[in-house]
Amino acid sequence: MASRTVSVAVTGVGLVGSEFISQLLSLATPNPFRIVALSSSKHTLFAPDGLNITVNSWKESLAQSSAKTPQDLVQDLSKLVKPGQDVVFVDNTSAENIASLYPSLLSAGIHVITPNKKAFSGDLSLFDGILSSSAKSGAKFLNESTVGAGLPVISTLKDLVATGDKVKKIEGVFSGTMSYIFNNFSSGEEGGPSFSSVVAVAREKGYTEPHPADDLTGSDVARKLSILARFIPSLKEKVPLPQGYQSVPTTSLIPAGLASQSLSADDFVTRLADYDAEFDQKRSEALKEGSVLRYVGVVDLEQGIVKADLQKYPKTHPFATSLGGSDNIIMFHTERYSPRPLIIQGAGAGAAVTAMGVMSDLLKLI
Ligand SMILES: NC(=O)C1=CN([C@@H]2O[C@H](COP(=O)(O)OP(=O)(O)OC[C@H]3O[C@@H](n4cnc5c(N)ncnc54)[C@H](OP(=O)(O)O)[C@@H]3O)[C@@H](O)[C@H]2O)C=CC1
Ligand SMILES: N[C@@H](CC=O)C(=O)O
Ligand code: NA
Repeated sequence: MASRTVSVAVTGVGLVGSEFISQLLSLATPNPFRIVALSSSKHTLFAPDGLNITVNSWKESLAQSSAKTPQDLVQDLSKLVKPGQDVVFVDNTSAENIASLYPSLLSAGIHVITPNKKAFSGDLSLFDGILSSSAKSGAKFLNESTVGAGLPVISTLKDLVATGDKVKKIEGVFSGTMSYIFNNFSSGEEGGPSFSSVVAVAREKGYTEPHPADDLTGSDVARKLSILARFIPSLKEKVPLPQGYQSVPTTSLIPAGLASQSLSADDFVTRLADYDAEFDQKRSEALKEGSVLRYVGVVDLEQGIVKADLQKYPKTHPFATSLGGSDNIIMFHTERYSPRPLIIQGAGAGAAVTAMGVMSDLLKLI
């Protein structure tokens, strides 16, 4: 594909989307990509021969543009697919309605790259639709940033499976938000910041989902576990996940008093402060046992278990001693990597590292 034209359409220009556009426009020249479309939920810029934008000008240009439905955009992009001309749709939203377009995009020969977990962790029929339309048209989908942000988690798993290794268990800390929260809230020392204050900082740092409740319910971790599970072919017989993340037993951290309320993200974080004492108590109980709290996930093929849970770990455990910031740690126990697992660790959330994962997927296409 080296001498081909690669047209890129970017949908979703929030934290990750904006950073992705900056990284794309800052590639060394000659830049192999041209951006043909940019869209938010209200505005769309489209130019089949490439948009005339810079890192400093695209926001204003987009704000002045009119709306286009995602379906119309798919039609416009389909017309650009020709021999020697690749088209890539980059979904930087967390929207279900955009995720549901992937089968039509792939059927039209448009590659899909995304950090959006929705299509890969929901109903199995959408995931199967993605696999079959990609197989039929030859268009690729890449979703490295859906697990561990830019960390090479999906690519490592695919390599293990493709080379014939047998995955026995994957376990670790899969949420940058939960990692940040508990690294700071439950550090193993007496006292410490309030739970609601560390949640607020995780949100300010861009680690949370657009609504932080999606992190605190554990759904974000459950989604990542179902994504990993779906890339292990032998798991389907062991642990069927027909509804994806909703089939994963998951411990929610949302206080009972807030669970039934549908609050805006701002109100949710404000109201969380009413429940700080409940979290203080959990922290003290762990500390009395010489432990810290960590939110972990596991896909265990031998035991047939997939679950996301808040657990206590001794202060000497690697989950207590080696994690900082938004670090994820993912341990692959396999036939080859045994008894010591293959371990991947590093920042697992934030715009820069997530956009890097999306960008590296794009570079893999060429
Ligand atoms: N932040 C992180 O650390 C990580 C994020 N991710 C994933 O990356 C994705 C983006 O996250 P993030 O950038 O933090 O979220 P943001 O909320 O900052 O950005 C999402 C953007 O999507 C836009 N959007 C929503 N619905 C639509 C739609 N139907 N059509 C077009 N645009 C739409 C929203 O803008 P508007 O409504 O104004 O149009 C918003 O700007 C999510 O799927 C998230 O799970 C993955 C790994 C790590
Ligand atoms: N909200 C998520 C973002 C990355 O997937 C997290 O905290 O891990
Ligand atoms: Na990743």
